[in-house]
Amino acid sequence: MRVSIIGATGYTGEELLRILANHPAAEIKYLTSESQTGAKIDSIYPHFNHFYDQALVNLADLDKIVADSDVLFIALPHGHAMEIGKKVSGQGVKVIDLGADYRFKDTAVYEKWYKIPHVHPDAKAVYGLTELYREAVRTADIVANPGCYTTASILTLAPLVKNKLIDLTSIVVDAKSGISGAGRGLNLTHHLPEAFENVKAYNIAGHRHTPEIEQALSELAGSQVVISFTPHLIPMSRGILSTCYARLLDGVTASVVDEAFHALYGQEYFIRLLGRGGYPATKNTRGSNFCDLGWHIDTRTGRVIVVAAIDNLVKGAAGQAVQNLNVMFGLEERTGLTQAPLYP
Ligand SMILES: NC(=O)C1=CN([C@@H]2O[C@H](COP(=O)(O)OP(=O)(O)OC[C@H]3O[C@@H](n4cnc5c(N)ncnc54)[C@H](OP(=O)(O)O)[C@@H]3O)[C@@H](O)[C@H]2O)C=CC1
Ligand SMILES: CC(=O)N[C@@H](CCC(=O)OP(=O)(O)O)C(=O)O
Repeated sequence: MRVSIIGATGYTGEELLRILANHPAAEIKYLTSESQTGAKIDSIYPHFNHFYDQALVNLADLDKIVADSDVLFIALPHGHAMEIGKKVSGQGVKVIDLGADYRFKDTAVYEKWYKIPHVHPDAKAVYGLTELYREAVRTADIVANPGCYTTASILTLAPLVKNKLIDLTSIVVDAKSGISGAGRGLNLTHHLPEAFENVKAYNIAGHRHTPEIEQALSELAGSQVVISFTPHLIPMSRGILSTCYARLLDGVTASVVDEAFHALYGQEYFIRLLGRGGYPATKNTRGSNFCDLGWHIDTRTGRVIVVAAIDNLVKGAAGQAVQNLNVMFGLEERTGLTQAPLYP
């Protein structure tokens, strides 16, 4: 399977390369960069010495890239993938976009939250949260890989929403992300003296992942779900911990909650159920495609509290993208994704 990565110099592009180095069916054809065209990838990322030494091409070569690839991963800031997706549409190449351009069924929602016009509104993209949309991913030409906060938060709440166990107006998502979640570009917020020994909430009541989480939960619930979502930046390079709160409906017992998690995820390799009372930790998922889930019932307040841990660059981005690649090409879903987490 001939694979090209558009935007190979960013953190998710790099992470795709790291994972695909252990993928027996993937042949890397082209890697792109607009700012470092011509440089070799192992000069930008020396940890790839002995693994990759391709020179980077750029988007001026798109026709050649498409002709020589079976699948394009697009790992660019939002706004660019839809231009590329539109250009390559109908040319027989599959697209897996790691950004936000194809994530919304209603492009008006995208335009409202991302504040740019959508140029490919008629695309038939499938939302690639693999465990929930696997059957649609199988035959998709364009997969919209979910965001990192959204992957952790939707997986956390899906069993409760799907089985109508919680008050849909009571959902609160409190999530923390390592700094690689913001990409490799430099800015003051992510500068070491600003971020180190600091924890900070941001974009309260306005983060662009809010409508993405609401879209998936509303589909599962069969009615409109509105959530409160607060993201935080914490001083580590990788990892997301998402802690989700909701009021249990009257009569819902702890064992009904347990059953909902086991029924939805009991057979899912990449979802590790730590059970009722479990405490997921980012370090246990670091470098892996696992999502660890633990849930707690607070009988005093009537709330259920569910915690998820993922690696934002793996299950939150490149790992899930490779999981989707495997599903789209009929490969065993774990191919290339079986490395144990990196610890400590
Ligand atoms: N980081 C994360 O944890 C996650 C990120 N995502 C999403 O994945 C996508 C990539 O993120 P990430 O890898 O972190 O980002 P980075 O900022 O690390 O990398 C961005 C990439 O895009 C390229 N690029 C930047 N500006 C342009 C432009 N104007 N035109 C063409 N190429 C450009 C850069 O290449 P160059 O400058 O060399 O041309 C680089 O390869 C984003 O949409 C992001 O939101 C999704 C889930 C998690
Ligand atoms: C720490 C940090 O800055 N995180 C990013 C989310 C990363 C991500 O998942 O972005 P996409 O939706 O584009 O895929 C943010 O808050 O915007």
